[in-house]
Amino acid sequence: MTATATTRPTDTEPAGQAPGIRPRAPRETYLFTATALATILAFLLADPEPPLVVQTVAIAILAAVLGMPHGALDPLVARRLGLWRGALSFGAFNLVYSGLAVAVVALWLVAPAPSLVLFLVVSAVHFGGDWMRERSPAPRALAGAALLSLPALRDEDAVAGLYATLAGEGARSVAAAQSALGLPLLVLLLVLAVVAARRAPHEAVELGLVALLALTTPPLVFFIVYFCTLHSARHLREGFAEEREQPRRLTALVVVAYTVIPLIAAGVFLAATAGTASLDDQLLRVVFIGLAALTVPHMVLVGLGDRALRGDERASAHPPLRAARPAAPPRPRARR
Ligand SMILES: CC1=C(/C=C/C(C)=C/C=C/C(C)=C/C=C/C=C(C)/C=C/C=C(C)/C=C/C2=C(C)CCCC2(C)C)C(C)(C)CCC1
Ligand SMILES: [Fe+2]
Repeated sequence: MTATATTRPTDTEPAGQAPGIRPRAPRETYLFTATALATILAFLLADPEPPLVVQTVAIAILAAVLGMPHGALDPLVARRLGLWRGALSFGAFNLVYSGLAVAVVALWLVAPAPSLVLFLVVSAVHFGGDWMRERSPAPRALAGAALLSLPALRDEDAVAGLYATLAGEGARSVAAAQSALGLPLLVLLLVLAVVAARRAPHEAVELGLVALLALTTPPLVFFIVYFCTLHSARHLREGFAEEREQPRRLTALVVVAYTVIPLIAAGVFLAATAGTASLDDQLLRVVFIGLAALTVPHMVLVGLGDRALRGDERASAHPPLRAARPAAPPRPRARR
């Protein structure tokens, strides 16, 4: 989990650390800070502005290699949550997960613009969970909404063009709405950064850099840097830490296998639809509609994990009751 100074022991805040002690910055904070600063400087000083096709190919490769693996830990999260125990329930888990993903793609084909809006809302909640995990979901979702709206504040036309490719011309108005909300959301993000600074200074640095990166680099470049070097890196580190009792090679094997399967599906889809649109438009659709499809089951698991964790924390607030019960199974931990 990300470092929190209050309740949850984390990789960066060892169990038993006294509440109130500021957590150390986790490794991905340094990775994100270095990458974000280098990218911001490159755009401020040289403005390389790579062509859209280059950005699209880069996001496809980086999302596949660095983004996908963080969701590929989901079978292990599900096992920790007790969602499967044997071959039969493991099969059922895979079927339900894939079924949900297929349902999202079907919904996108039938109603693209509402699906895009839904994807943005769900993603705001998902990404906001990278910070302030001890707080209620509302401020976190607002941080996520700011993160996803700032690119439209910087370059509404570019975001509108991308949305139109993903969900049709009607989706351009979504970028207009995000651009209009951009300024108040930016102020809110900065307020949240100040609030976070008192407890976890590294979160304030991350939130401030997210804002700066979104306002100085093209939308896809901003998203690649945030998604790969902060969001995915954070959840991979946490996922491996939570599986530390298992052989590392087994965890790595699951991650590789479950990363490769959706990539093969994406490849088959690209081959089957070749020629129906330009390759970069097709690639953009496969990346974002594919991510939207996987986000839904991925988030359901995270939600179940969070609920289990809250229940566990409530239980530990009543030691006598807990002591009277037999030893609890290993504590499930949510990961996004
Ligand atoms: C377990 C399992 C599996 C796997 C899974 C996985 C691998 C997952 C992953 C997951 C993931 C990997 C997730 C992700 C997510 C992501 C997201 C959530 C994103 C979002 C984004 C956005 C929202 C964007 C927006 C935009 C645009 C579009 C343009 C420009 C601007 C902006 C940036 C704003 C399978 C299926 C094989 C089978 C069954 C079971
Ligand atoms: Fe995630």
